[in-house]
This record gives sequence, C-alpha cells and structure tokens, in this order.
Amino acid sequence: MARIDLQDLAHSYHPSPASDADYALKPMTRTWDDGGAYALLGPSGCGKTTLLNIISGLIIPSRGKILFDGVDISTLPTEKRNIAQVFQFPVIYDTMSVYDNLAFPLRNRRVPEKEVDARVREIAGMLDLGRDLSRPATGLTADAKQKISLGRGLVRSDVSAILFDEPLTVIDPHLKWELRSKIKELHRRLPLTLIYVTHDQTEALTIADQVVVMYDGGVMQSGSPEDLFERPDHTFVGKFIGSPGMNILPCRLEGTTAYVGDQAIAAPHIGRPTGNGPLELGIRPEYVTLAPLGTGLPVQIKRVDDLGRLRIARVELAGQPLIATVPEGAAINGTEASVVLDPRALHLYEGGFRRAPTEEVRHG
Ligand SMILES: Nc1ncnc2c1ncn2[C@@H]1O[C@H](COP(=O)(O)OP(=O)(O)OP(=O)(O)O)[C@@H](O)[C@H]1O
Repeated sequence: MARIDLQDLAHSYHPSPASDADYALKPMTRTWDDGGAYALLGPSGCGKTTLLNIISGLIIPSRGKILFDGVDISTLPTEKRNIAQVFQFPVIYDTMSVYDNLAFPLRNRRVPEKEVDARVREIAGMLDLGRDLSRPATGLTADAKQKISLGRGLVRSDVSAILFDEPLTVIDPHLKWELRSKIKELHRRLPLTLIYVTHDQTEALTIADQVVVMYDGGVMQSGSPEDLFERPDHTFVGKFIGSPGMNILPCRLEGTTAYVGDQAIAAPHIGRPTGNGPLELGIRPEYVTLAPLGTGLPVQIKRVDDLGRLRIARVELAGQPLIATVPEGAAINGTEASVVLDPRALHLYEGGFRRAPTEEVRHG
C-alpha cells in the first residue's frame, strides 16, 4: 500500500487545450493517505474514470504528477505500478477453478505455494467462497464471478493500491448491500489503500472514509460522509448527497435573521456573507419538520410521499419549494401547515459556496 500524491494534476483529451473547458480533469493537488479508503463520486462525465485511468496508468496526464510513496510514477505503464484493479464486469478465467482464479495473481508473482494457499483460503473465507474453491468458475452466477474478481483484487497484500471501477454494477440489487459491507469489512481487516469509483452515493458513503465529490472535472468537496451530510461546502454537494438532497432557498440576510420572501427565519449560527454573490439558505429535509398551522413558518402542502422509512412533505414556503419531514404518526389535514427549522442546521451559501459560521455547530 502507498500514500498517493496528486500534484497539480490535470488532463485534457484535446491535443492543444485552450481554456478550462477543454480539460476533462481540472488542476488538482491532494494527498490520499496510506491505507485510506477513498471514493470518487459524481455524475456521469465529471471525470472519475479519467482520474482512475491516470492512477492506473492507462492515461498519461497532460499536466502535473502522480506519486506513490513520494516516487513519481506519472509515466510508468500499468504493470510497473504494483496496483490491483476490479472492473465493472468480472475478469476471471472460466476454465480454472475458483481456487486457481484466486491464486493466479500470487502464482504470477512466484509467491511460494504455502503462502498462496494460506492467502487464498483467508480471502475466500472473507468473501464466503470457502465452499466453492474446488468448483470450476464457469457456470457460476454473475454475482459469484464478481466476488471472485474482488478476491483476485484483494489477494495480494503487497499492492500500492487497489482500484475499483463501479464493481457492483452487475450485482443483483438485493446482493449489493452484502458486497458493499463486505468490501468495507475487508478494508478494515486488510491494510490497503483503496480507491473506489462510483456514481452511487450509498456505495460511496458506505465504503469510503473519505468521499471525493466531483463535478465538471473538479473536486467540489472531499470529506467524511458526516462532513458531506452536515457541512456541504457547495450547494451541488448539498443537493447531490442525501435522498432527497438539501433544500436550497434564495434568501437575504439582516443580521442573524434570514428572509425567504417575506418570511423571517432566525439563524443565530449563520455564516457571514462577503458580498460576492447571491445568497442562499441550505437546510436538509431531516432538519425541517412539518407542524400544525400556526406553530412555525406557514407553508402550503403540495404533496406527501411515503418513502417507507419516513414520510416527506413537498411544500412551498413563500413561493419556494421545500421538503420537510413528517413526524411519525402525524395526521395531515388540508394543505395549510407550518414548518419548524432546526436553527443549528441552517447554512448560508454565497455564489454556491458555503460561508462557515464562526463557531461550527455539530450535530449528534
Ligand atoms: N477518450 C476520450 N476522448 C475524448 N473525451 C473523453 C474521452 N474519455 C472521456 N472523455 C470526456 O471527458 C469527460 C470526463 O469523462 P469521464 O469518463 O472521466 O467521466 P466519468 O465521471 O467517469 O463518467 P461516467 O460515470 O459516465 O463514466 C467527459 O466530458 C467525457 O466525454
């Protein structure tokens, strides 16, 4: 495993890029710690695969460097980078047994057979493949084959990093949760630097200690799942993370009172604006509670959705759409109601970027 440094790294597919817009990956500098689990998360086309391909050696970056443990590997071919990769689709040998498939990366490196056996059995045990070791890989389900691919990725303990490129795409939805928690558990038990590309926030938030949220070739925020939920740096992150995402309301500020239309909202912990862009108030639906008329800010109810674990109300506050949580057992009569906002969960955004309060308020 290795620490990975990206130094002023950028990539353009244009032969002679003229402006920022020509870069699929905008210049970035960051360090990923040895043994950390990182997810690259973002919508289609944001540059996740480009970044992963630079790390794996499929793409030589048009600018900047990539270092493994301080050594510049920017121009080294994939096979010299000492990495393991797990792709969207299973990469296994159908004619070999499950055991031989798992042993292959080790035998390829001439690891003594005794060590191969111990490691194969350890990894197979972790992935619940122990009873299938002597079976031929052919005829196994796509899920089982992808488990073997994961095992082949994880079997070497001497890799600098293991790269996952949307590995759960082919997995049945009901098995995804099982494999997600398996990968997390394996990372806890094995000292690996793990980089995981996905556009699925649940996968990213379950597997990674640090989630790198990307948009349009740039990193919008890199943080723990709690940071991204409680303190999104940008309205994009607020809306992208969470289901449903953060409420974002145009506002104006007078001291510690925010106004959405003509509605005054007490915001004692709110950040200070600098005068550089339009102001918006952000608050997660989890911190907006639907209440009887007359007990909070007046809203009109447009729709109530039952999400199974909770009910949410889509309402309008001073003409602005807002999503609120309906308390358990609350009866909804008519379309007039109130909402109560948790003042500690209000964030101020200026030109899309969060203005941190002087004293950060933490939940929980
Ligand atoms: N070989 C290529 N030649 C030219 N442009 C490319 C090439 N590969 C990707 N791009 C462009 O670079 C940008 C980033 O693409 P990339 O595949 O890295 O995004 P992504 O986040 O991985 O998307 P997806 O989730 O759809 O794979 C996109 O605008 C894409 O069209």
